[in-house]
Amino acid sequence: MSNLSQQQCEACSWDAPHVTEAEIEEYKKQIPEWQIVERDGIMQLERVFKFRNFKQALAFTNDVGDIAEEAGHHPALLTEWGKVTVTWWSHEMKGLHKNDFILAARTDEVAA
Ligand SMILES: C[C@H](O)[C@H](O)[C@H]1CNC2=NC(N)=NC(=O)C2=N1
Repeated sequence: MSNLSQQQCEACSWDAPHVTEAEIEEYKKQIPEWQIVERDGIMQLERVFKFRNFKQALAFTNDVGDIAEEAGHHPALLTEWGKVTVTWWSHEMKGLHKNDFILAARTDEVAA
């Protein structure tokens, strides 16, 4: 499969297809550091990124904000001293869409 981060996000509405178990297994190979979590019945992708201080954590937060704005698809971001928790899911469809895996892969590139 081609590199997730290079793929185009699709417009995802409330009735867009959720990723299947097989797709999750395939996509997860490219973003192994991310965890699948379920909150209030909603599947989400989450990873904690560590930094030396708050300033670096905040800079990373803004970089992730930039890729979100570019894609029109946005994460939850918890910015703390030395770490940022990034959580991706598709709000309108209340679950995981391929877009969330694409943006998780792009998030890893921003952190690199
Ligand atoms: C109107 C606006 O484009 C929509 O609310 C977008 C914004 N960003 C979004 N981000 C995410 N993760 N899920 C959405 O459903 C979503 N919808």
